[in-house]
Amino acid sequence: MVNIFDTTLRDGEQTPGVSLSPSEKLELAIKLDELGVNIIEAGSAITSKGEREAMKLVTGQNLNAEISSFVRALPVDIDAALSCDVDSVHLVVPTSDIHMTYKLRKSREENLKDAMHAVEYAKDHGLIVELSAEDATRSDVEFLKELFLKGEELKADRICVCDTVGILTPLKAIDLIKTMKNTIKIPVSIHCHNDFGMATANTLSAISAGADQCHVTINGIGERAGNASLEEVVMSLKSLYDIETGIDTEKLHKISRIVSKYMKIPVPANKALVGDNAFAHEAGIHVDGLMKSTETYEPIHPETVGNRRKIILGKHSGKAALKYKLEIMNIGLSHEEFEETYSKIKAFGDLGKYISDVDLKTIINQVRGVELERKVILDEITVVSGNKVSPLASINLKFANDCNIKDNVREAAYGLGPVDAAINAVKKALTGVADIELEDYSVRAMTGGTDALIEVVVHLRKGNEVVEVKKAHGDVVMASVEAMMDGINLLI
Ligand SMILES: CC(=O)SCCNC(=O)CCNC(=O)[C@H](O)C(C)(C)COP(=O)(O)OP(=O)(O)OC[C@H]1O[C@@H](n2cnc3c(N)ncnc32)[C@H](O)[C@@H]1OP(=O)(O)O
Ligand SMILES: CC(=O)C(=O)O
Repeated sequence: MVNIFDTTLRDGEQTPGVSLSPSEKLELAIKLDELGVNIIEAGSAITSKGEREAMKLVTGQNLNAEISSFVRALPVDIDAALSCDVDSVHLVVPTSDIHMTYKLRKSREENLKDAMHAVEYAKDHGLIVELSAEDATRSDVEFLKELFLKGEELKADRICVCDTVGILTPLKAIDLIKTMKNTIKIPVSIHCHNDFGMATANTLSAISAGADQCHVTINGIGERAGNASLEEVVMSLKSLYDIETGIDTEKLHKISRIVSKYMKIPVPANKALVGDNAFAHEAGIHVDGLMKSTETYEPIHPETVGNRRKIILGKHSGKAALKYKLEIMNIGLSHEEFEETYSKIKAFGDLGKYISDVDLKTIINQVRGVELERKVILDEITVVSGNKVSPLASINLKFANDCNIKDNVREAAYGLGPVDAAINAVKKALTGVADIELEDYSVRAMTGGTDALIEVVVHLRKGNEVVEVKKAHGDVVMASVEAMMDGINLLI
């Protein structure tokens, strides 16, 4: 068993330009607790009034996880942490000559003395102390040992080796952790940064060498290139090392998206385990293999991390992929229709396009020579936005006669912005008509400039059925509403 020390709310929030409101911090702390992390580093209490307000909200929740504050080796920082009622302090002492000479402007002796004073002060005030060596991986190992041994004598509860600028390698991590494990008896933690893309590998090596705990963040966010990612470390431990962490892995995808939303940091499509492409397949040979057994091209089931498998049609698709798509969309084609649809997919693919579910339906209708049947039609939409009005959208939807629903629905809704208002109006108009949920929404400018072509991609769900639709338009509101309408027409 390895302990998970989550620092999304401290090192993660140190991502340049990121700042959480107290209520956002509280919500994320609750989600991290539900995920099953052992320790939540909720922030650095000394930072600001808002930070202390947020940390007090978190400690007031009586979560299962230990709540910690980052502190420098300074009584004023420890007092700030105490004022937030935290359980523990992550007491950080710079140990490299670079940091001591240039940043602290202290000798080793002075630094050691101040560090021990801080450990004593925190212990005297009833705190759990994790004594951390900042820039440990560029520090003199003998000095590190001296700091940790002295901390252990003063009843520090854990120590942490920080690879502050991410220069560790997996083999060096093993050496360093073994040395620390042979030196001290209290639990050893590892804190890795991703400057060379090795934070996860170094964390795993440290654990294989005996580290009892690791510092991680959701989506690997954090200073500069970030920290070791929680989902990568936890799933590698579970699947590749057979080591448990107590994390409820099925919640990983959801929390990844919540953190991304609150921190305003998009999750790259190719992000391991939780990225949109982590279980997406286009290449024909892969999809054929997957249809025969998912083990062929997936190391784990996507559901294990709350993600889902996606089969994408495009230039690299084979016929097995098309058959699969037709099956789940419940569409039967004659041999000739199938062959023509397949060659059109290849032709679209050669133009650099991927084929969404709506595109596939359009291609099939072309092949069959029929018009796309639309049961719900956007008759009218008006959106108002400005500096003195709350964004408001009014919408009129018309329903086809054979729908057995209504002829016409008129609704209005507010939103955070014009797109949000328009989508809220669509959702409101559909209430009681169809149980369709907007699962995912993303937008990107396809060209530059203020008149850029905007592409919106939505994932809509009705029960177990999920469709993906993309729509390009010069107007972001229209791209969003038309994507919604196309998806609704596929599902209704
Ligand atoms: C590797 C890491 O992630 S370290 C964590 C980084 N986190 C943060 O910086 C949290 C947010 N920080 C802040 O809000 C502010 O920097 C504060 C409130 C902590 C301090 O603000 P200021 O008092 O204005 O100091 P400033 O930020 O300019 O400089 C940092 C000071 O802390 C000292 N310091 C840095 N680390 C430590 C440490 N671990 N122990 C003791 N002192 C330290 C520096 O030497 C410097 O002291 P000096 O002003 O006497 O030269
Ligand atoms: C403590 C910390 O965040 C670091 O050394 O990177």
